[in-house]
Amino acid sequence: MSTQIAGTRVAFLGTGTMSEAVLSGALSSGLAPSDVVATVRRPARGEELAERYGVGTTTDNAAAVRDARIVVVGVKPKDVAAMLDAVSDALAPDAVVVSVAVGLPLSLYARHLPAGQPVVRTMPNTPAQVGAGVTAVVPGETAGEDDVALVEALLAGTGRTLRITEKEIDAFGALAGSGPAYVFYVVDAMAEAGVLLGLTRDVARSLAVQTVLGAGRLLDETGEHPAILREKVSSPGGTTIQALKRLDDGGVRAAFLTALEAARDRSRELADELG
Ligand SMILES: NC(=O)C1=CN([C@@H]2O[C@H](COP(=O)(O)OP(=O)(O)OC[C@H]3O[C@@H](n4cnc5c(N)ncnc54)[C@H](OP(=O)(O)O)[C@@H]3O)[C@@H](O)[C@H]2O)C=CC1
Ligand SMILES: O=C(O)[C@@H]1CCC=N1
Repeated sequence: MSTQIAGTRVAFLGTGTMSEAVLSGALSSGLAPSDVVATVRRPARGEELAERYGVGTTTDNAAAVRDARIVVVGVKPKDVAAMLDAVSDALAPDAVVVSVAVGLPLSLYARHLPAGQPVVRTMPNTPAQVGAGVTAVVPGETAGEDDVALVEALLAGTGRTLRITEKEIDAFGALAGSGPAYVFYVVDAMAEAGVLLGLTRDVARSLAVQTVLGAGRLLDETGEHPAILREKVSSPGGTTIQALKRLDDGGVRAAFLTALEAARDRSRELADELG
């Protein structure tokens, strides 16, 4: 039987955008709100999370980890080392520390945690909030198969998971971690173009969203190469090819290549600065 998350105590340290998305996905797959403690800096944020999800909240990070079997560290990369130092003495020896931070290597966690503490590095994305995320999972050397399976069970309600090597994670982050932002950018640009053509803002936005949803499902369900599906839309001498020519003239494809390289390079820089 596959590992279940129900009955596991989980602490989220720093519950902002990404932790909330993972929390929300995990609750939908059987994690009990009464088994969750989410830490915050501002009490108003704690009240918001308690009201929305029924989870326990606190500003005391060390107290939050005391009974936890999984500890998700959800602060910004620059704040991770201080967070680990603050909770290190309070961790149970079998608590699995889950990294979501971009850039930071497993070796940073090893330096700031007791020897042998299990660590799993992940790279989620925000569609986790609606069960449509994809998360990379990199088991640390100290994590056993049961620890990794438990982390995957935590992530089960957030969408797909994929085990990769630590060498691959900067590229994964540049494509999938940051990827939702590129899609939102494209949707926003398409909606704005619709407004330029005289559609109302509401109609333009909903057409752009439905088109991206439909295209995504078509890609997923047919398994066809995107270039083939693109060719099926652009008839010879038709309208779409005129639009695609303008995108090529604007260097959009090349811009995607340099954009992902820049995101990947920034992860490496963060590793050099903070790791
Ligand atoms: N956003 C994304 O799409 C993705 C993010 N990540 C990673 O997730 C991590 C978090 O990013 P994101 O969620 O965007 O950032 P957020 O700023 O939304 O979340 C960080 C949260 O941590 C809280 N916090 C900071 N210090 C403490 C503390 N000492 N005690 C308790 N809470 C604290 C912040 O509180 P306050 O609200 O008061 O600032 C904030 O709510 C990063 O490491 C990032 O690399 C990974 C993949 C995708
Ligand atoms: O932009 C960031 O730093 C984070 C990491 C991946 C997505 N968002």
